[in-house]
Amino acid sequence: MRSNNIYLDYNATTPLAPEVVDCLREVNPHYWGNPSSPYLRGLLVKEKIEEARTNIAKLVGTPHSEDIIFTSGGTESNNMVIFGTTKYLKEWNEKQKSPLSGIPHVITTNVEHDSVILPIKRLQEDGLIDVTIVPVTKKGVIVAEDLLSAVRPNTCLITMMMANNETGVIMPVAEIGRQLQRVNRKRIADGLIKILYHTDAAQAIGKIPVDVEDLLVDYLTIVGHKFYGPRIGSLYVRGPNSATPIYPMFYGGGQENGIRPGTENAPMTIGLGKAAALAAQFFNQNQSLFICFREYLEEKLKERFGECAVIHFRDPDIPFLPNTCSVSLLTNEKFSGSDILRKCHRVEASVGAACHSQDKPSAILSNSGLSPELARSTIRLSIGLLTSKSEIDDAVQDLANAIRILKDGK
Ligand SMILES: O=C(O)CC[SeH]
Repeated sequence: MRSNNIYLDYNATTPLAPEVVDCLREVNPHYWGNPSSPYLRGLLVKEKIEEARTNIAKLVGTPHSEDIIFTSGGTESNNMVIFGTTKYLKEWNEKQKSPLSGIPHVITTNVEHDSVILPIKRLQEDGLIDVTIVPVTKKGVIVAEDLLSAVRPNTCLITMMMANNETGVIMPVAEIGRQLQRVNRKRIADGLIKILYHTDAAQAIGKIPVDVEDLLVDYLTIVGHKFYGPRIGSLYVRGPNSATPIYPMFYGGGQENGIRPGTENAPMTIGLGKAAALAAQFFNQNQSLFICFREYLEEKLKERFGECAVIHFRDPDIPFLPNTCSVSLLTNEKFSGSDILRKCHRVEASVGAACHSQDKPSAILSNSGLSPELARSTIRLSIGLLTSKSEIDDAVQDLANAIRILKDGK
């Protein structure tokens, strides 16, 4: 689909990188064998898959490619971690002289993606886990002490996204990882269960450094379609079923060491590995582009709308994604972000996560400190590798034109 539209919703999804398209074009007709087959046709596919696994491992900073498990995407990866919590405590208790009574306790934040918070709420409603949802500050960031002060004897999992898809705020994952190591050392000495640590890095990969040895996480979610790769994903597990438990969500063949059975989606898996290699190879160049164009966008918004353009989540002490601009375009008529986007002729953007309704203010923005009026008027503009300065100029004009159309009542 060739379009004159201006795509500024790269946090929703990204197109395949041209090199990934080329990779798929080559792989699809030639590497179709079953990777589990013992003959050459299968072995060649297996080899390509393991090459992809190695590239993804390198992208997230681990030398252990066996720590990368391919999944269908971020939702499956997140669910696999969360649903495993119930088995984790049960298995741990079976090995203890003094097992813990009660059910597992999970700690998370109030700005998580639905693929984290909804499985948590499901397990909670089924009476299988206790949950503490820790609020972020009015600047949209979690405070390490607030999260760790929620720890209880039965706490089994802390899960917190690395960067928020709507606000762009980057969470202190590494800081919490360091403090949690200290907490766990004491817990283990006191005969308590180790707290496992997960981050959903969907919005971070390709935009900011992601290094599991810096973050000290046990699990990390990887999502291909956020960094110009195919719509599959993977889950980093620190030593799967040796150092860190991970439990299958379904059963079948022995693929992925039985952790994620099913004949491998070889073309997409190999494509994901290609996207990972590109994200690593061009990281500095891409990050500089994001910063340059997002700053240009914000400069043009201010030039065109003055003080009526309120750019959120820009506290000097709180890091944010280089490509994300959360902005309210204030009008006397109090037009919503959705109203304005609907009247745009070319801009493709959103007021919040694509998987949420665009017709009501985002709870994530409200939880992150925006007033109902500001949340309602917010538009999320997210820069990508195909964004150009001329597109930004045209996008700002399109937004201004949309507001004029609304004012004219058309
Ligand atoms: O933030 C979005 O738009 C989609 C999250 Se999958």
